[in-house]
Amino acid sequence: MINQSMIKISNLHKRFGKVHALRGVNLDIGQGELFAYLGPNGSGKTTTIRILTSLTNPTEGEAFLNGYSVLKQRLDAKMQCGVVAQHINLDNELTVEENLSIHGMLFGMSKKDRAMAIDEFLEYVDLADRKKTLIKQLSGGLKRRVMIARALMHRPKIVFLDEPTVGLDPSIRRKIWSFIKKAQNDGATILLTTHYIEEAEFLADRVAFLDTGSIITIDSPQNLMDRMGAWALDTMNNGDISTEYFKSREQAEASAQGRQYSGFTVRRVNLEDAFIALTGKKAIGEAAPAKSSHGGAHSSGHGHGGHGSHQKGGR
Ligand SMILES: Nc1ncnc2c1ncn2[C@@H]1O[C@H](COP(=O)(O)OP(=O)(O)OP(=O)(O)O)[C@@H](O)[C@H]1O
Repeated sequence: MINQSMIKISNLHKRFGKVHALRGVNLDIGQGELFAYLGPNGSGKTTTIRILTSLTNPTEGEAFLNGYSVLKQRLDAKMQCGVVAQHINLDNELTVEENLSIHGMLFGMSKKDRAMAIDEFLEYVDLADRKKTLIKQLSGGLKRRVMIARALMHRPKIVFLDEPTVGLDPSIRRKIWSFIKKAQNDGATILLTTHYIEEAEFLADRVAFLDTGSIITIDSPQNLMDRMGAWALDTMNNGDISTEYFKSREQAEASAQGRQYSGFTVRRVNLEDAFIALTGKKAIGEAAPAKSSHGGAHSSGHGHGGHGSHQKGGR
């Protein structure tokens, strides 16, 4: 049951010539939710965000932000949100403070409010000491943190994060996850697109799996993983990895016995397993069809570093 609807999308279609990028997307995201929009390259994640932030029009359908139509009440809709775009879009020749100040002006903040918000949000992203630094002197990870401060400083009700950690190393990525969680705890409704599936598993209350412009399923990460079974057995043979799913670790280990393979891993099921089972593709990188393997509850051919308890063996 959704509480107050903050992002509502009805029957959204987008065509770019012959490319039907969005094929009737419907979504309803409630106040305070952290919602992850997952899909392989080209599945339509950025196009959805661009429509929601009035950067492009849908071919068909409607969307509302906190009740404001993104087509008919553009300015009101825009004022509800903060956006961290996929590509770094700061002004390189200006300082951190100047970039944030211009943004505050666009959102009608007074000089005093801007100054206070800049200090508060630079503190928030651990960049208080970089206020006077030129953007061009910052690393990619620090630029992302400036973009997060900028997206939040006018205290938007809705925050769009389009692959906010793309290309960042794992320790910086985790830091950004903590900023995202904090924004949610402070009351924001967040739509996050990512193809780092563990990011969605860690952060999201609910996720939508998107494939070639259509939503395949929407559920909590835990429910999606529970559909698979609790444990996975990856077996390796001639460089191919096949995965089977089981209710218990004992069942997975028993299945590994007495079979021919070059190695195996027993691990906890993760969200990527559910994604691959539903789409036949990996969420990151090139879309690849699933391979079948023998036995087990479900199976698909893929390899990834799962998490949880691992047991390796071989013969
Ligand atoms: N301006 C455009 N002109 C033509 N085709 C476009 C345009 N923008 C997006 N597309 C196409 O629409 C489809 C969806 O693209 P989109 O960028 O929304 O996917 P995505 O899920 O965000 O991908 P990625 O994970 O690679 O960022 C793709 O086939 C893409 O090539």
